[in-house]
Amino acid sequence: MSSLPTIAVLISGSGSNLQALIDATQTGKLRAKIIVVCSNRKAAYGLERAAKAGIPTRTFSLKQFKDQGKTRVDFDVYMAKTIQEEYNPDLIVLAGFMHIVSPEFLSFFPRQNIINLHPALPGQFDGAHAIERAYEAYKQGKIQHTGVMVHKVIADVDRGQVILERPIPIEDKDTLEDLENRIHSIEHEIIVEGAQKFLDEL
Ligand SMILES: Nc1nc2c(c(=O)[nH]1)N[C@@H](CN(C=O)c1ccc(C(=O)N[C@@H](CCC(=O)O)C(=O)O)cc1)CN2
Ligand SMILES: NCC(=O)N[C@@H]1O[C@H](COP(=O)([O-])[O-])[C@@H](O)[C@H]1O
Repeated sequence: MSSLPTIAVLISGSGSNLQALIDATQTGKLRAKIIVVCSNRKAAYGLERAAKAGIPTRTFSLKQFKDQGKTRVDFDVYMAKTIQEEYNPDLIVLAGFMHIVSPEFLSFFPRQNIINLHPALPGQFDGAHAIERAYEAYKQGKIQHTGVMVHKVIADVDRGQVILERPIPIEDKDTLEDLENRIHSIEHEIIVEGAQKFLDEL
């Protein structure tokens, strides 16, 4: 019996997208095994989600590195080296991982097997706070809709090859919370579909 492909998930917060991945591996919708969940925030609730699912967790603190006089690149190299040498996953999924990884981090993964979920369409609102920025742009009449995408991770933030994207409507009566809820529900689908699509194309 062939073993399942392995996934490392990187998080920073609540982990609702991690939970979607966990649930999908349990129902068989995602034919893979999550072998580790890493967070750059020790208080991330997603770590509890992983523990409840029996998945090993690791935390990496940039502040600890800086307190020891080390650099952001030292932190990235340590994190990448740990993931690669201790777990060697077939796929790394950034699921709300709020840290821009350096070229040094990416150099540990020459197969470009890192994907990211981003709550915007390609080239629209790269970086953090994308949902709020899309909402403001809609209110200013600059856009008619927004979307979410799963893309490969390269040094240029949110500019990697798009694996899946999905448009998401915005309505005049929407509050920011309405839009966030609509986006999050689609995120939970597309992160699973995007991970499976990547693995199917390995
Ligand atoms: N080199 C890359 N790193 C990351 C990518 C990427 O495509 N290339 N995707 C991001 C995820 N992301 C948006 O999807 C994103 C996350 C965080 C930030 C950001 O500004 N982070 C700040 C810290 C913010 C905080 O701590 O709250 C930082 O890293 O200094 C921008 C975009 C994941 N990384
Ligand atoms: N630039 C990436 C980014 O902004 N990602 C955002 O972080 C959230 C993580 O939620 P979660 O911790 O509940 O999965 C996601 O909803 C996503 O919109």
